[in-house]
Amino acid sequence: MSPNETLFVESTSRVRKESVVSSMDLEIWDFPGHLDLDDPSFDAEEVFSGSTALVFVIDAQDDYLEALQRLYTTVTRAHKVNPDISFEVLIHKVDGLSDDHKIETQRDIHQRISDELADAQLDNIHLSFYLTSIYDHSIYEAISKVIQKLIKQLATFENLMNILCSNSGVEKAFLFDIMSKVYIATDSSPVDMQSYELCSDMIDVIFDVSSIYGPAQDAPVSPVSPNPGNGEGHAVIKLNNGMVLYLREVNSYLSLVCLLREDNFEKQGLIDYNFRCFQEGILDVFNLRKFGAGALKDKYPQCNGVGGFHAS
Ligand SMILES: Nc1nc2c(ncn2[C@@H]2O[C@H](COP(=O)(O)OP(=O)(O)OP(=O)(O)O)[C@@H](O)[C@H]2O)c(=O)[nH]1
Repeated sequence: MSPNETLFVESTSRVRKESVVSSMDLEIWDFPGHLDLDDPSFDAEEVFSGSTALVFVIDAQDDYLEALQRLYTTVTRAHKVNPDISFEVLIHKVDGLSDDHKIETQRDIHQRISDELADAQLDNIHLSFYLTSIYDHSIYEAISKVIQKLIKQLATFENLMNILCSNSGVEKAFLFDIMSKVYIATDSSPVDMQSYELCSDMIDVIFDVSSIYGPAQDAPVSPVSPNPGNGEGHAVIKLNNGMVLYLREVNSYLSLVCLLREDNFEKQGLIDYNFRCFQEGILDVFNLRKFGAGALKDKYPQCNGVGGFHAS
């Protein structure tokens, strides 16, 4: 959805549950802003006990004192029911604020909510804060980080990506869930916003070109291959600064997007070979997650199912 289209999204009047078709099994519950947690019809046990993350959105262009009160009530209620839930606070619509004002707003919100929690001796509750806007990539970046916290195998993915990058001359790589443009993993070098935006924009370019000129598809699947899901789809964009963007389909939902120097891309055969090893490792981890350790016992007799699997 483009930012302009959000103008026509209807206001949330009741709790809406949506299952997300993607590489992960996600169910998102959207709550109306005016929801009264003290209403007897609100079943906190049902809502919070099975949840893994609570995302609270604060409108940074509005007076946020009332929102902070709601945040406090929501967080304390949820924590009481489910102490394992992670709390993610999006300080949203920051495009209307200057850089200094953004930092000041985040500091102020952080300080006020931390003080309230400390007064109630609940300073063991940890909240993460993100400055977001739909007018740049910050919203995707924030949601990516929220999703990554839910992935138990994140360290394995990161490890596989580090091995791929260091053996293929890749500067930065992101494993994207293509439909949502959320990246579920990256290598451990720091994420700079510019590389992330380039890689993320590549998904849009390929998606747009493919949806206009590619074969007709009725299901939401990978746009980069005529046989989506067979892991063969790829695309290359050479940039005018001597860098190359290389996209490879991992499966129907996931694609790897790499940023590397043009000189290093001369060894494309090596990169493709390394990519296939990487792809196999990633798919093995997904199978392990879905079908348990038994799914890999034949292939990797040393696999013990709980972190004992080394895909490299
Ligand atoms: N400037 C700016 N506007 C945004 C952003 N995100 C959403 N909007 C606009 O905000 C409007 C809807 O916002 P809100 O009324 O705050 O939405 P909400 O509070 O989630 O609405 P409910 O569904 O009623 O809870 C739409 O017109 C969007 O275009 C953003 O990052 N920046």
